[in-house]
Amino acid sequence: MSVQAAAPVLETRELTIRFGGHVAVDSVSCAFHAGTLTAIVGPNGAGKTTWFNLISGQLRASAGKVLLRGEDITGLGPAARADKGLGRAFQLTNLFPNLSVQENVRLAVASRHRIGHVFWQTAARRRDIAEAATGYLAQVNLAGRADAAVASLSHGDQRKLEVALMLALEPEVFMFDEPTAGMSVDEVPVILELIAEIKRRQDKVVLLVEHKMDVVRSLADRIVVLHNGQLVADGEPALVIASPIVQEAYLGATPAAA
Ligand SMILES: Nc1ncnc2c1ncn2[C@@H]1O[C@H](COP(=O)(O)OP(=O)(O)OP(=O)(O)O)[C@@H](O)[C@H]1O
Repeated sequence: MSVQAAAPVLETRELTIRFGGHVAVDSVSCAFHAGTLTAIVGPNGAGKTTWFNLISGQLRASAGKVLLRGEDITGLGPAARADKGLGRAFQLTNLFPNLSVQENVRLAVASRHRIGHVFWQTAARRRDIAEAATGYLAQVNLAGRADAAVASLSHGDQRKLEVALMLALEPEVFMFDEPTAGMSVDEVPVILELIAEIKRRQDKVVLLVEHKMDVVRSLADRIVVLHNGQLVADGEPALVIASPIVQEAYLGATPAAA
């Protein structure tokens, strides 16, 4: 493998954020390569979501760096980072609640391809965008709700829409923060299969914050453990799960095979 092929897609270097006196993410250095799915685990309050927010630009670091394909993106805001290929699940606040599900996905498709208002007007373009949006909705099993207003969706359907929007942006890095939280049992496999499919394509970085250890075991190539804001374990899943630090951190907090 050439040096270039082995270069990480995404890297955090001594990434740190302090809230007052509290160090929520404490000098975390970690590199991620294309074709890998890394699960990020740790007890409540360990700093997982905060680390995600530092990577996606929702929060600004107190110290340290975020690099995407070697470029220092630490100074960029979330929209500029998304343009460069960082895919963070949209939160509802990023959506247009009065537009339909399908319209929101069409906007994401258009923004990905930088298609402005004028080009939207041509019928062929509109049809292409609509077809792409329908495809993304089908992938998350949400085609049946295409015409519903976003505001009327159930919590589980909102989560599926967030994933569809991330797919529509075709990012290099997929960041899933507890993607199945709040979903009903029958909805969960659709999303997990989708994440497995993205992993199988072998050309993306997938980061997954997940509490359910059975999900972690089935999907992850690698597990990174955060504890009190620090990276305390990193490696092959079986070894990390067996490590004393994980056994201790999860003891009583997460069932062994939830
Ligand atoms: N905006 C903020 N202001 C102050 N403290 C914050 C802020 N955001 C996060 N924290 C604190 O940072 C720590 C890490 O929180 P974070 O949500 O990242 O943990 P987590 O590992 O994602 O936890 P969970 O698994 O419960 O989601 C917590 O102590 C939290 O209270």
